[in-house]
Amino acid sequence: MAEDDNGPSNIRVICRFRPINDKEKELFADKQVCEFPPDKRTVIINSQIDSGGPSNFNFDYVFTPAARQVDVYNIAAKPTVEAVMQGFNGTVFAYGQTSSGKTFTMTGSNMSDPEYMGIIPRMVSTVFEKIESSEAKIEFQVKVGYCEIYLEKIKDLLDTSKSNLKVHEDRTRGVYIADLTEEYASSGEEVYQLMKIGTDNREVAYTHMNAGSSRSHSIFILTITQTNSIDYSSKTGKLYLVDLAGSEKVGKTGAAGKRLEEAKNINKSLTMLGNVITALTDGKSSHVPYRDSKLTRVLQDSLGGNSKTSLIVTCSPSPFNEAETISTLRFGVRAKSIKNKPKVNREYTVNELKLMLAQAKEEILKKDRIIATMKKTMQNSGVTMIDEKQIKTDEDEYDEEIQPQVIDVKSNEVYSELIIEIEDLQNKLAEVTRVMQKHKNHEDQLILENEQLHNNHEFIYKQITELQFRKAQSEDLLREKEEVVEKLTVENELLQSELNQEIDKKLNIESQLNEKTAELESVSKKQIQRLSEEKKIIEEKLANEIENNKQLTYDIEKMEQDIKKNLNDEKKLKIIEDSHNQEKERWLNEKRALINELNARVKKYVDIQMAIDKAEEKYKALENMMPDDKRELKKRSDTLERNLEQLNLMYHQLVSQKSMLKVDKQVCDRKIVRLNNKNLEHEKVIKDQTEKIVKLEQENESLREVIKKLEQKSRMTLGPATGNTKIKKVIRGGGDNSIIFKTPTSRRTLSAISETHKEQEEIEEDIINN
Ligand SMILES: Nc1ncnc2c1ncn2[C@@H]1O[C@H](COP(=O)(O)OP(=O)(O)OP(=O)(O)O)[C@@H](O)[C@H]1O
Repeated sequence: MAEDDNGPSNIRVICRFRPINDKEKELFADKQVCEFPPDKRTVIINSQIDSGGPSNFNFDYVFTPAARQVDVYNIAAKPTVEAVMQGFNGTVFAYGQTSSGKTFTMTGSNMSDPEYMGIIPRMVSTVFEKIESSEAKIEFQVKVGYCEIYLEKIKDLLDTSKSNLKVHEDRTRGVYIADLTEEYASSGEEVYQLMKIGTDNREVAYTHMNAGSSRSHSIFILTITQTNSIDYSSKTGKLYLVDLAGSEKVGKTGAAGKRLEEAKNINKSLTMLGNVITALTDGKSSHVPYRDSKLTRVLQDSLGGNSKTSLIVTCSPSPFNEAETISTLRFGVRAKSIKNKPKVNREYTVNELKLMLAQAKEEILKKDRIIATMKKTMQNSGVTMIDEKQIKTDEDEYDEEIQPQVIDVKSNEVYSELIIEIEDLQNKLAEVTRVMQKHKNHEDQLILENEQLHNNHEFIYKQITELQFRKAQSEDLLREKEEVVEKLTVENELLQSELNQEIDKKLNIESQLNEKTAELESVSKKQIQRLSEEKKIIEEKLANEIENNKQLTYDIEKMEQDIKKNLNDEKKLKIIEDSHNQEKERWLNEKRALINELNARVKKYVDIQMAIDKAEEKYKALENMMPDDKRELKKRSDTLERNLEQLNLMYHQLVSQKSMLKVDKQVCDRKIVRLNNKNLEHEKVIKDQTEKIVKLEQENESLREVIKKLEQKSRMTLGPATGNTKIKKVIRGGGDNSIIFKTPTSRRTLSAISETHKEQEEIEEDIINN
């Protein structure tokens, strides 16, 4: 058997029992219904319900509740991931009642703890370890997809906006989920990140049986493509890691409302899964109802198709769940007899295809010779051979009369073998034809991409022209701005010097003014001070005189009173009167003199006051006269300052605009240089591609010739046996007869396509960045 095809293989079924949980302990203490014989392949159930005695269930491996996560991984899943790394499809899925340990087994209770991490993180590690230890010439691509089936809808867990994905099928990809988000990952860490995103988006709920019960079937998909960078052969392995939602008895889980709806749906899809398994294993069913549920449709290749599949059935050891455990074990036993047909998903190299063609040609020649010999032998022994022309290729026109002769020929054992071999050859030819067609499609794609490249080239060229135009515009603008800046700079300098002169003048005047003010102030201050002192003295004297006067008036009044009192003594009085009059006269004279003096002094005071007022007025006039000059000067200098400020502002703005324009210009220049370089590269790629296409077309022409000849030969060889419908069916099944071959695409072309892709992506990225 070829390395690529290990022939049909059974699904591996592994059974795992989890430890008894608290609830079960409460109800049944440590009692267990299961027993584990030392062969590690059998579990014996000592039924508590059924008195029919113990029942044995056999699996590929049985794990006891004490099993460690790492052991479960090594036995149940590692062989599958290893097969995926060889280009096979692989599936590991967990089935069991709710709370039996499916998620614990698939994901683990702690993804970062090596003791508790489950199968998925371990598989991811193995994938990247294998990548690391593989040869340098092998290039890998790892893609991650994650979805769940919830209430019969496929929801993308990496992009929750996609909530109802469809399942498609084609000859090359098999069954697949269309439009599922697939993210590239280059390390285990990146895959864990994606797993975390997806897990956070899952439908999980609390039930009486499990605090974090999965309400959906989750499917984690890893696609690993490896390409040999020397001969360009490639292999793609797809790994499906499925954590099914648990079957549950509604009464036990306490489901109601939304939970009840979910439970019904889960149970229904698990029943459909059971039906598919029954149809695959009972040997009676001609139809497998994959399309009855989304789950079975998605798992179509994993169950009876192109996949190496491991099923892990998870169970509870407690009598509390005995019925569910037995049902799970029965499911596992049935699944064990499913036969899958895994094969390596590989792409042939041109050399391999050429080799296959050469082998086919050789085989056909060999058969031709055998047929010729046989014909001769038969003719010699009297058997009438059918003339090739007599045989009609149309099945409906099958000639009943020649049937006995054909039967005669058929009865010949060697001839039958020959037919089988020719059939085989036909299959190979169909395969080669199919691959050729695929290559032709690649070539068409290449041409299309080339056109796209041309379009991109034109687009870039347009962009360059536009940028050059913009650059010229910016340069003009820059020039204009520079001229304006220069003009303004000159004006500014002129104004600056004018302003400096004005400032000097202003300073001069200000200092003169200050001097004069100081002078005037000192003179006026001295005068005022002196006058004030004199005024003070006069005021004091005046106050004294007034006081004296008051005293005198008082005395006179007193004397008059005394005189009046002494009127009786006229003489005395007369004398007194005379003396009094004299005295009075003297006093009056004195008083008059004093009053005159006082008046003179008051006059002098008034004169002084007037002089002061005059001086003050003069000073004020001087002061008024001075601020006018000052104000005018200030006004002028303020205007000049404002002008200067504005000019400065304008100057700075222009300078910054100029530097910005300079930066713009530099950026434009750089862009143009970069785009010109890209453009040159681009033109070179287009030229290379065109040359490659021409070369490929030549290659294709010669291969087409070979195929034509081969087909002619094959038709000629098969001529006598075309009455056999089996051969026709094979040709029809291939469906490639009507296909017109154009040019086969070599591996090198495929790599050129991917290179072109890369370049195109780089150019696009550049355009976006620019
Ligand atoms: N082998 C085990 N060892 C220790 N604990 C386990 C084991 N298996 C399961 N458990 C624990 O049992 C509980 C239920 O397990 P888990 O969630 O994996 O069940 P499930 O089958 O995925 O349930 P559901 O179908 O409801 O999602 C969890 O707390 C888990 O940690």
